Amino acid sequence: MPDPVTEHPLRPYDAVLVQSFGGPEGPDEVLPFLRRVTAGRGVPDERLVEVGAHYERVGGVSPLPALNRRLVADLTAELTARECPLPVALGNRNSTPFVPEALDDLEAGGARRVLVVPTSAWRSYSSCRQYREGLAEAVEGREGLVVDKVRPFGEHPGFAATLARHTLDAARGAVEQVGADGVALLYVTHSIPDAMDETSGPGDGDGRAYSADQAELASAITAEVDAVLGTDLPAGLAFCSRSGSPRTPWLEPDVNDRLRELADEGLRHVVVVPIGFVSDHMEVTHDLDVEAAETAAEVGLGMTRVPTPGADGDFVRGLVDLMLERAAQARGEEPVRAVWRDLDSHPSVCPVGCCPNLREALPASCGSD
Ligand SMILES: CC1=C(CCC(=O)O)c2cc3nc(cc4[nH]c(cc5[nH]c(cc1n2)c(C)c5CCC(=O)O)c(CCC(=O)O)c4C)C(CCC(=O)O)=C3C
Ligand SMILES: [Fe+2]
Repeated sequence: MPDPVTEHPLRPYDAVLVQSFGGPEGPDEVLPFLRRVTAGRGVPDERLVEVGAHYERVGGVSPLPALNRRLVADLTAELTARECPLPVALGNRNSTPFVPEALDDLEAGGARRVLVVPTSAWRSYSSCRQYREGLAEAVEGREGLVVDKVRPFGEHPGFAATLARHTLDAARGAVEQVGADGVALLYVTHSIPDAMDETSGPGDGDGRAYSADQAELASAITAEVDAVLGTDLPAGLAFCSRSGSPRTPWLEPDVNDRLRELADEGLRHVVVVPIGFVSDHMEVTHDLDVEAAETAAEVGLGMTRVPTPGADGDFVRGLVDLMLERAAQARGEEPVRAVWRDLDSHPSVCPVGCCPNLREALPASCGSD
């Protein structure tokens, strides 16, 4: 009879780490959180005060930690349903429970080989390698503990098809309301410094993996919406949550500027698609639902904000599919790498020089360098 513990479909892994950005959960945690996020990163004080005020509006409680606890519960339930009841822990970059605390817990339960699922879909230093650096630091000195991660998953059906389904629903509603001539799709992701985008993706690649991958998914979703609704909706990519020094170039256009232009062009309703985000954290609930919504109202545009995939059952099932794919790779098999439509998948082991740290070379786990 097969041993249910060693024969489960996620073998050789014996535990799962959900790795996230983190967020404050009370007024006293806001400043320490912001200091941790921005330490040595050249974010001006004015910006910290401004972002601190966003957290104050909601009592110092970021929505992200609770959403992550829900994701951990959903993944645990889905893994149990698939007969791999492994422990799942949450570890953050910038708030407790930090990654080392999560690994302590998993190790105390006997974990030796941990599969990491980041709550971040796209390739760049900030959204991928920085998490890998956090893993390397946390694993250092833990004899015999190995961590692997799932591949970047923006193109995986669990993320992409879920976002496409939500976008189609919103676009259908908008077209019914104001007619196809009045509707535009505006995909929004987190702005990053131009230099970080230019160097994103493999070291021997063309760079711009961050913005190019998201632009490709945006085109594929727009094509799907147009095909189903019989429309030819104007669509584009815009950026939110710019930080850093005003003198450093970051990805543009800003979502608010783009909304003003769309109003000038005669559009009446904009469907805002949060393509860069897994769940409804502050970039979504403040920067889009408060700030962008205010801009839209100011210029007389209707706005629908499409739900993020994070809490959707298809997304959770997709993540588990992706974990099973990674486990099969770790066992030396060559599983099919599911992608949505004709998008490209990216390697599970990040190639040499992928999404480099432009300040200092630090060790990073889950890559070939
Ligand atoms: C690409 C990207 C993602 C998406 C991928 C991923 O999820 O990782 C993301 C997510 C998040 N960013 C978050 C919060 C913040 N990000 C900041 C600053 C920065 N973000 C950057 C990039 C990204 N950030 C960058 C290049 C900076 C400049 C400083 C630096 O080079 O690191 C700052 C400092 C203040 C400011 O906004 O200027 C804060 C407070 C939260 C938590 C929200 C909550 O609490 O609900 C989440 C999920
Ligand atoms: Fe951020």
